[in-house]
Amino acid sequence: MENVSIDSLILKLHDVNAVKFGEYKLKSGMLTPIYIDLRVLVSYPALMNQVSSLIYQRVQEEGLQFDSVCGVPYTALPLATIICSRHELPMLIRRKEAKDYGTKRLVEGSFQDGDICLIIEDTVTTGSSILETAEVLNKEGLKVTDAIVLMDREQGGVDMLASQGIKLHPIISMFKLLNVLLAAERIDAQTAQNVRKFIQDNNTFRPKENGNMVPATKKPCMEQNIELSYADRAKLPNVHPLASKLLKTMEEKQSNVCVSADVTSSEELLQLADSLGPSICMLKTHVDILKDYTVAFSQRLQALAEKHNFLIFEDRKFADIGNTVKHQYEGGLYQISSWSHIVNAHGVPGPGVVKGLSAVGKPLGRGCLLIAQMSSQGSLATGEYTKAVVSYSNHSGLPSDFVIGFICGSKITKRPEFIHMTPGVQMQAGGDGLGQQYSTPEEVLYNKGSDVIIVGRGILEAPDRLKAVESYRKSGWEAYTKRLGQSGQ
Ligand SMILES: O=c1ccn([C@@H]2O[C@H](COP(=O)(O)O)[C@@H](O)[C@H]2O)c(=O)[nH]1
Repeated sequence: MENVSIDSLILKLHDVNAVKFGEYKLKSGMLTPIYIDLRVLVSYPALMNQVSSLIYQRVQEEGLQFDSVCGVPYTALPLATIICSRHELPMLIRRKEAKDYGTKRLVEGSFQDGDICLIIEDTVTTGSSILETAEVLNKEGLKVTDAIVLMDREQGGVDMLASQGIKLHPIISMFKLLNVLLAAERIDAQTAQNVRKFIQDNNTFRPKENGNMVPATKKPCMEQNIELSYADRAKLPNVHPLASKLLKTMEEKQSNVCVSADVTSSEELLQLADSLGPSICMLKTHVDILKDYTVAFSQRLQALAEKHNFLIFEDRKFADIGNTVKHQYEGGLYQISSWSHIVNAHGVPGPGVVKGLSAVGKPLGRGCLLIAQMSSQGSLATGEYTKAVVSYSNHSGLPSDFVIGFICGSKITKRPEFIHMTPGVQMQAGGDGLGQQYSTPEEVLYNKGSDVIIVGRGILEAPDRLKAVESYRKSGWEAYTKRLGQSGQ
């Protein structure tokens, strides 16, 4: 099987005019500034083979179990055929119309009642074509649990299908495609920005309370979302188990406070963890400012996290190439991956930093927050940079891999599976004279739509730390419930 990189495939797709910029009409009637036309693939056999290889590679990576494969007619049909023929997998063909003679079957091929069928699709916008195919297969007694798509336009298809019990595994996301074309100077920054804005403003899926889907009307992205409670978000099908645990904890403890335990002695940190533990959902460390770190300290901290039900977040801000961050995360003096549930990373090195960390953290069930914005004055993490960092989070197309959310000043993605965490929080807005800028819990959680407030000196420098953490907990919870109330939940 040839080794194909996603970046080179994107450039090849652009070469053969499978990616077009201009004004085009989608199946739904919506006008779009970008059109993905993978029907042309049939004229490029080498490309067909490469796409098929990538799809099969993804099937293997995900360890998908199925009895047969069905390509959504018509563009994905030849792709499914190549994959099934190469790997000797049983294939099914879904007819668009039943014949009016012979067997009149809508699904051709041999199968048993209850067999699992994997769907293959070329491009997804709303997910409706995959759903139609799944419904036909279901009527024939087949089950559909997973679908693989080459190109996800990131307009709600993943969420819509998840709401119907189908996990979609995209290979290329729209934001990834734009980044690659921009980096290769195939498109200019303005075109990329126009398309990003279109995609963000035109999400086609909004979950209803009863789980049915409703088409989203064209509204600014913050307005498009129905606000889900932490508890509801914890139950979403694609949510990372660690994000789910955090959301549940937040709901149970009625706390969206992460205390930033920026102290230099292990004993003081452990004492903080024990006393503030009942009021917080998470405790953030900077392990490298401790003057007396020992393995025993990390074990005692883990025990306190268990006792008081909070997560540990080591604010290490990894920012090197994938191979180096792997070592930094796993080894060295601190062996961070062994005790910290969550770490964070800058996007500066590119998506390799996530890949490197994930190689260590994913098997351990750990999670990562990407630093998309910073609270400090003059931060360069803004605009296009922030968007690029967000796009690293669904590198694999799904939010459930390893990245569980972002360090940011406000809600920067519509996906409710992601957690937005904001540092630079105090009861009074202002600054610290060294560039730190503070916003209030109300501003961050209610106006800016973030999920977790990270509070350091607002608690640590208070005369009574316990009283202070409780007042942050109460005002944070009030701001969150006010936000929920506004959205009609
Ligand atoms: O953008 C960022 C990212 C991280 N931090 C960290 O959060 C705490 C904030 O402490 P305060 O005492 O509440 O200012 C600190 O550990 C920073 O390293 C941040 O402030 N801004």
